[in-house]
Amino acid sequence: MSAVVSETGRVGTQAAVAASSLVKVYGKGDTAVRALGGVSVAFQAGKFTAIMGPSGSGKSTLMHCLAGLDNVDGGSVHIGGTEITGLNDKDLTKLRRDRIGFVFQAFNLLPTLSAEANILLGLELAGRKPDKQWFDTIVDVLGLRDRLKHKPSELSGGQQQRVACARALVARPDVVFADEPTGNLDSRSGAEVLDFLRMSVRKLGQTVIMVTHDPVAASYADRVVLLADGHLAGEIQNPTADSVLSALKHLGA
Ligand SMILES: Nc1ncnc2c1ncn2[C@@H]1O[C@H](COP(=O)(O)OP(=O)(O)OP(=O)(O)O)[C@@H](O)[C@H]1O
Repeated sequence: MSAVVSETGRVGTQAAVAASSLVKVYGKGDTAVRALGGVSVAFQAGKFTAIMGPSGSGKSTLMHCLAGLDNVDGGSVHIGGTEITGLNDKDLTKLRRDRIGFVFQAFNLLPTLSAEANILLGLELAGRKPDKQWFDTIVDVLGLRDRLKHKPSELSGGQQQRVACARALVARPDVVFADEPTGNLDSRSGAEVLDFLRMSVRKLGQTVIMVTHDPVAASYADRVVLLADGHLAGEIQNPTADSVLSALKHLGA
């Protein structure tokens, strides 16, 4: 694999995350649901990819399997060159902590901690020291400098999600998984978060994979991967809200 060097000099193999023939089945016997029916897909380092598809098409399942949050029933997942399928719980927890950032729809911040403590908690639990310059970069880019001492309840939804973005990026993960990151935000706050995710890719060399229902949110990505019925159903490079909408209509979403 050839190396990709970002503007910040971050070097990675081309596929930050790759799934091969991924199968996930929920339940057993007559009630079994084949949520992923053999999905092979690679996510290039230094790119922003959106996963889209009709309700029930397997988006969340794919993200959970890619991030090692759920076991798979067949196939494999590699993150940054490490096969995560087959790792024991301890190694998987460590890999998630060290190499993956998460942004969830519901922010998931600890209410008793300040914004700064929330951002740094993961590193602290891992016994790692923050890189001060990197911390300052993301705090300033996210416009959180004057909010660092505030508790989540003292922040707007958009500010809370920006704290969650900073928390996801502070350890410079191999990949950030964002699950409907704008689902609880008004359109202006959502646009700010999406702008930041895109900027973290373009300027800071990060890799972001986002599940979304929203064609406008998907249009911030470099590429959209489409799922239908647990299978890959196509992809769109340099998507626009219109091209995504028409692809989804084609899939019957
Ligand atoms: N824990 C579970 N137990 C049983 N079936 C499940 C479970 N989680 C998901 N499924 C089923 O697997 C299929 C894929 O679900 P998944 O949540 O991945 O789809 P999705 O594309 O993310 O849907 P949505 O857009 O509605 O969030 C669906 O048929 C769903 O009902």
